[in-house]
Amino acid sequence: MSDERRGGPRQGGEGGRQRHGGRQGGGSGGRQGDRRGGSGPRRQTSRNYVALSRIVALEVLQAVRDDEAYANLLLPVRIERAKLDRADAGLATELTYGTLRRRGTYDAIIELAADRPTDRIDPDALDILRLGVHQLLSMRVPTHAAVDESVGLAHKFAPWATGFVNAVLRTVSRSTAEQWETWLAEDALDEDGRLSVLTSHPEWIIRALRAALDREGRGEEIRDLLDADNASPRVNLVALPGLGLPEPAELGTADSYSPVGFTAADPLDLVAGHEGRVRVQDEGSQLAALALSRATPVRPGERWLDLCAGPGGKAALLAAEALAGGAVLVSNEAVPVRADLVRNALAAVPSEHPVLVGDGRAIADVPESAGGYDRILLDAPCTGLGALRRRPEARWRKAPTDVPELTKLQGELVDAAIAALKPGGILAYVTCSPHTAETFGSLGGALARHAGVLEQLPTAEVVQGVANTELDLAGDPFTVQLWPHRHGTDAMFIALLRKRDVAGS
Ligand SMILES: C[S@@+](CC[C@H](N)C(=O)[O-])C[C@H]1O[C@@H](n2cnc3c(N)ncnc32)[C@H](O)[C@@H]1O
Repeated sequence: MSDERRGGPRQGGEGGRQRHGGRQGGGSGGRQGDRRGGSGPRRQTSRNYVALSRIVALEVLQAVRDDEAYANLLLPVRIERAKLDRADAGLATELTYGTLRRRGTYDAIIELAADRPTDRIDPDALDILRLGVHQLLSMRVPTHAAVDESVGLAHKFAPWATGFVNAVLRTVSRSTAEQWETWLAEDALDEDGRLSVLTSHPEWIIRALRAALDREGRGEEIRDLLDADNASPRVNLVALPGLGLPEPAELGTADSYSPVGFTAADPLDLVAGHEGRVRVQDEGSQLAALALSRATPVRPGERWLDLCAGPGGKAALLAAEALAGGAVLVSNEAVPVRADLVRNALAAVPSEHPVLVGDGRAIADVPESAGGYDRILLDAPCTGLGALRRRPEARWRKAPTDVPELTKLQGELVDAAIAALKPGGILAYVTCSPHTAETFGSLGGALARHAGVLEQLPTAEVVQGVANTELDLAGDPFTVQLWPHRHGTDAMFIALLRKRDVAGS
């Protein structure tokens, strides 16, 4: 860092660095008139009032940090408990998700503005600063509101750091987001470091994602992908087919690709009003389930298995498809509470659909598997690198060392699925990760171990046949890799395989 950029803000609010002092004061220009800075219910602290939405966001950040909480599970509970109205719930969500997603960038900015590494900043003060930087640089919150509310949070949660929080945020506020990004880029050692700090992704994830794009000859799309990971995904819905619902286009705006998917102005009202037949589900997940159910015409009496079914999103769609075609779906899940979620998800489909609780690696041994299955979905446990926009803290929790353990499990689950398939039966191997070790690596391992037994099916043709409009797919014909930046879906990987009939076909 140049001398000009050393020296950090002095306690008392003066930034001290000319280079970071470019933006004068707060609330000027387009920022004036935005009401997000100060609306909503407030709680009095020792010194002032703080909007409850910010308290909720900070408490979720603390739980993510200290208790390994999942923001997408905890935040709705905290919003409910704080009785936030729709607008404040939206603000709390944007604050929480945006701050968690952009943490890498914000930490780098805070390090510059505070002139100290983040591991030398009190964790509560650091979370307050991250929330403040998000408001200053990524939301249209007026400077005075972002700083005052952050100082108010500091009075309540980190009273020893109020002056520090005030000073750092005032320094941040004096320069634009673009100016900070220029400084971050100048400090980066190489291209991956630059992308890492600008798009808030760990470098190992950038390398993994680029490798997956490179396999398609589309490595140049990496920046678009990383940016898409930082955008809030649309709330996408599925209308379970065959259950008497209007067409997706009558319920809302039909998806581009999934024939059973749509978006709507009031998605949660629609979910609440249709007793489980309308569900929140990513469009890519819908295509993955339909790739299996529609790969070939369904023969009445077929037996299907969802091997790793929790929490049951794809199982619900498969159960509806099975009911329509006269097939039976069995679901399996290793974790009992997640098996309960599968039961809930299946409740809307009026048919018998057993839910087993157990390790999928032993599925061939359970009595329900006697006679085998005609179709199996293996939506494998994976790093989830394809759904980073939905799980905002995930990118900071995962590590490259997770990958070998997961690919080993994926291989064992594929082997179990093949053992449980009938000759001629179809396996859909699916991951919500594009990491090539988890996609082509696990798939290639299975093809090698089961040479002569497994046949790859034209997955791309099947998925294109299911889709409303043609997908821009760039891989080989036997696999489909979907992408957030290209398709607006999670980065689902789908490969269809057939177990050869040893008698000859
Ligand atoms: C990617 S998720 C499946 C998502 C699901 N198909 C859906 O659409 O809602 C993988 C699931 O596999 C479960 N799982 C992990 N290890 C397993 C195992 N050995 N046997 C069965 N299920 C397992 C996890 O608990 C998790 O619920």
